[in-house]
Amino acid sequence: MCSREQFKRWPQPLGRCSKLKWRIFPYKDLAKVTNNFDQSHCLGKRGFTTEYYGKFEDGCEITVQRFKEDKRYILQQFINETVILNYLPHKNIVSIYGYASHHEESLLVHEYLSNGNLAAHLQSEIAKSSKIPWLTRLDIAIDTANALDYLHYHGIIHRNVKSSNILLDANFSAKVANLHLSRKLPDGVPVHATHVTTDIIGSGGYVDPEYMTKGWLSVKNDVYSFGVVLCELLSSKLAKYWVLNEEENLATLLNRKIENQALVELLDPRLGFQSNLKIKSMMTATAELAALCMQCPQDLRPNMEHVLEILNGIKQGRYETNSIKALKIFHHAELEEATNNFGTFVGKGGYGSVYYGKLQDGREVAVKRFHDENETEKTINQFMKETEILSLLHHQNLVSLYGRTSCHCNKHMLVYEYISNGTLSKHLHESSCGKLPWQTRFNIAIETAAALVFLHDSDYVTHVSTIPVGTRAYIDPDYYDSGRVSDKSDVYSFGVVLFELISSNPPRLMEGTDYVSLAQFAKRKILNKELNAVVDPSFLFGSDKNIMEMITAVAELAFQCVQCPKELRPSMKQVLDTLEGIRKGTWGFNQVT
Ligand SMILES: Nc1ncnc2c1ncn2[C@@H]1O[C@H](COP(=O)(O)OP(=O)(O)OP(=O)(O)O)[C@@H](O)[C@H]1O
Repeated sequence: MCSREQFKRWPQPLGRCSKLKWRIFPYKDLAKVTNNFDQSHCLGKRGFTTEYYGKFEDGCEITVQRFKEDKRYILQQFINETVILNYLPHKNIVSIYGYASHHEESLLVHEYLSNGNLAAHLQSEIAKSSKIPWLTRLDIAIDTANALDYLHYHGIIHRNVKSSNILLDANFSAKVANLHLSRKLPDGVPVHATHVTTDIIGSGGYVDPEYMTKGWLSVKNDVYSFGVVLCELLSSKLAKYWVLNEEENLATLLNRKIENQALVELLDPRLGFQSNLKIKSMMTATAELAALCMQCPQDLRPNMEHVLEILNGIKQGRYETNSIKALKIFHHAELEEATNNFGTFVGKGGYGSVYYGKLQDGREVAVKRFHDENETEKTINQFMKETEILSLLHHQNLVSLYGRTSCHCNKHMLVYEYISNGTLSKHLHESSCGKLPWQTRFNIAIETAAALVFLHDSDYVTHVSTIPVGTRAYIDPDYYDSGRVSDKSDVYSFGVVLFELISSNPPRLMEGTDYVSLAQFAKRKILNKELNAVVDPSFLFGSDKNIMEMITAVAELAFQCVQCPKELRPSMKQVLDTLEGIRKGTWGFNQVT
């Protein structure tokens, strides 16, 4: 289970009554504030409870839920299992103040929210013309996802997520209500595990088909129901009013509409998507997310932390759910299992250690575990930002990021595609590896340049950094001195790699009794017209004229890449074009610009 430290990450309790602690209320007090549970205080009947409004003399408003006599065991179970929530309040979960017992009757007392429940708003919209605008709906979805993520983190499955259990305060902030049907997973049981149960609870139209038919209880049941709520927010139509033919459910209908490019038929036209492209993109991405949430089998669904991340991305204008969905949030236990308890060490970098692993679906992965000293708030925020960016970037020459661990977990890890042949550095500089032929080296140069051009063309890559990061011998001196990073800093580092490919020397080497950087060494030699001192001797003696011409042209290009000031360097696009030209033989030594 989680530590006290981790709780700090969650929002603090809000609301005027939050000072009230979970307690047993005298029945007579509740009778008094609800005017003896009279009709004028009745908020409504639902399932096996009736709700009443009450107001204490100090102005604190409450809702009292009276349970039918034969259902009081449900409340008792809830109190026993979930009472811990009282000590961990959340701004998007209706606060529970306490309960009362009177003869055979049981009552639950909780926070009152003046704007009622989401279902009532959506339903009344059909009759009236009032509507909740799209952006408010998106915020309601975010608030709800936030609450469910919190519950799941604490091992609690809500089991009855639906729009009538989402309450709205005066500002239309949403709070999840009616947790009395929730189930707390036993301590020590991983939150991502699935259990088989015969105790099926939920509301028609919202229940996960796998829970309903196979009894598979897991946090993914709530994810399914949340997908249904998203459909309701998009369409202003409650689940029970969707017209479905026999073999169809909401998920298949939604997928069919997305595939046939007929999604607009499901969207509420009053939300303004026809005249506002931004709203249309947001609603389309939200519909795609709803479809993801309702996938079967359960494993295919994102977890709530991931859903929340996607929704925040949609709100910020990043609509690419297709690429975001590729990023998975792994549980620590899952990675422990995949890496055989971090048993196969692959290598160590500046930020963490890398371990080999194999996921359940057979994919081989490299799991990078951050060093403890890097686990500061700032690096974690940076980590979150970078994973968001990386998840959007896909290129055949970029190592794919498959996912990361939850940000609630106190060990931060990144899960990458495993590259079986290790690093270029190993092949160039370790004696155990055979010598890489020139043509292979040249192809590696072109593929690396292609990846960098792709990165530099991407809008997601930012150029703000105060502390130079990287390995000293590869770092652009301009960047090192000024702290201002630019595309040209990568061009410099790439130039160093080109010199490594030509010379087989490491980025820092001994010259006499001193260490010098390969870039400085090679630049000096080329200026002195001693190119041969930079080229691997085996290429000098064993290569034909064509290869020597190529190597000479690449050396000239590398020279330009490591020039200072940075304005003298070519862009990565020019570097790639030049390399392509060298490959085709259309670039001679003098033609490199
Ligand atoms: N996706 C991967 N597949 C296979 N091996 C990998 C993978 N990623 C990293 N490694 C191995 O793990 C080592 C450490 O990698 P890591 O990315 O942490 O650091 P680095 O790239 O060496 O340095 P830095 O921290 O400066 O980026 C690498 O040198 C490499 O041998």
